[in-house]
Amino acid sequence: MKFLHTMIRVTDLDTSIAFYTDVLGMSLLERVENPEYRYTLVFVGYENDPSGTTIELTYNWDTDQYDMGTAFGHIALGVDDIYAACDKIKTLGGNVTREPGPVKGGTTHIAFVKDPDGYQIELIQTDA
Ligand SMILES: C[C@@H](O)C(=O)SC[C@H](NC(=O)CC[C@H](N)C(=O)O)C(=O)NCC(=O)O
Ligand code: NI
Repeated sequence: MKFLHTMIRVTDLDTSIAFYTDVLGMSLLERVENPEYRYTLVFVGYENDPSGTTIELTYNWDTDQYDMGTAFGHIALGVDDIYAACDKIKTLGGNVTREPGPVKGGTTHIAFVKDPDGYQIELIQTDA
C-alpha cells in the first residue's frame, strides 16, 4: 500500500483552495463534481513531490459548518527554510499560530499554521 491523500471537509471551497495554493504553494491537481450526491472534491498538492500525496478538500454543497472536535491533530509539510516560509505565509495573510522554533524538548524546528476551517498544518524544517 501507499499513502494517497488525506481528506478534510471544508466549508468554503474557494477560500480553502486559495489558502492551499496561494499561501502554501500547492497546485490544484484535480476537481471532481458529484451533483448526484451534492459534493465537490478538490485535490491539492505539490507537483514536484515524488510521493504524489495530496490533500482531498471535500465540499458538501449543503453543509456550512462542522463540529471540529478535539481528536484531529495536523497535516505536516516539510519546508527548507521554516523562518522564511512563516514570514511569507504571514505576508500572504496566513494564520501562523505557533511561531517557528525548536519543538519543545527537542531540536527539530516546527511551526503551526491554521487553515481557513481551523485545521492545523504543521511545518517541519527539513534538511535541504
Ligand atoms: C475520490 C475518493 O478519494 C473519495 O474519497 S470519494 C468517496 C466518497 N466521498 C464522499 O461521498 C464525500 C462527500 C460525503 N458527504 C462526505 O462528506 O464524506 C464516499 O465517501 N463515498 C461513500 C461510498 O460508500 O461510496
Ligand atoms: Ni478520498
